[in-house]
Amino acid sequence: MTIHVLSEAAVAVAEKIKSRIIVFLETPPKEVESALLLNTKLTVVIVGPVFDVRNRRLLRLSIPPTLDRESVLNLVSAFLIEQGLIKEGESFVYVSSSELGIKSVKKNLFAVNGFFSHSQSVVQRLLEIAIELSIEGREGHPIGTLFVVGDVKNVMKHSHSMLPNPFKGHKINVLDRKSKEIIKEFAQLDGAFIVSSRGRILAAGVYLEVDPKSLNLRLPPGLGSRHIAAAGITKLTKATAISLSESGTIRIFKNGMMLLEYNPRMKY
Ligand SMILES: Nc1ncnc2c1ncn2[C@@H]1O[C@H](COP(=O)(O)OP(=O)(O)OP(=O)(O)O)[C@@H](O)[C@H]1O
Repeated sequence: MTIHVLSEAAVAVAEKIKSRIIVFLETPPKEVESALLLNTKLTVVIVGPVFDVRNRRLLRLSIPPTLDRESVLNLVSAFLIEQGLIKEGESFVYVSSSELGIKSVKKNLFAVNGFFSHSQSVVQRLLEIAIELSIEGREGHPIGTLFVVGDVKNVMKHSHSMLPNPFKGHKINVLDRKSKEIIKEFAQLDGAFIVSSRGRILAAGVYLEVDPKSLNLRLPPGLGSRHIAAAGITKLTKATAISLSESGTIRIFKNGMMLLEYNPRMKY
């Protein structure tokens, strides 16, 4: 029942702050959705398991559900900017079953056009783990790591193991919530995780053989060898790479380009 009351209040708040956008942080009951859509001035965004932006008045966005509230709202902001629904400095109203709030949009993370529609569940899951690792670190220390997802055969051709593979013979999948602690533990190793497109971790402690000179990568200045390897492997293969820098910044690369840059440790 609360969500009914809160969504009615959300309309009043949206009018007051001259916003057209109401974001549900969880899927509302159908009747709440329909009632809001009767108001033709509003655009409704639902954060849930599905991605669908064909209906421009009711957009569905899938982002990792267990992220902290700040990160969810930052990713929603990036999505609204990417969709051309909101500009920096404007605000939207958000509702969950227990709260109602206003988020003013700052350009606090970088996402290229199409990022949200293309990031499938394995990449999303690793983004979620990277965000947790960025915020929590490991045993009190910040850590960096690198995940390479998909096109495993080709990725292997451009890499070698730096240590005996701890995942050999184990069926550990990143989509399985129980795997998170294991991933976090092995994230402390040097090198990259190799993950299949279905989410199975095939190896950790892998060195990527990438020669940046021959690849003509266009990257922001100042990135070190982990990030050059991440971008480079995605240019050499069809893989996606998710890097976490010791500074806490998460980056996602595909086709040698950076698709997303976000530091959940920074308060904007
Ligand atoms: N080619 C590579 N393949 C796999 N892992 C790599 C590669 N190059 C670097 N790394 C990993 O990245 C770690 C950090 O390296 P470096 O400091 O040069 O990178 P960086 O991009 O500046 O990362 P950070 O921002 O976290 O410092 C290394 O200790 C190693 O574990």
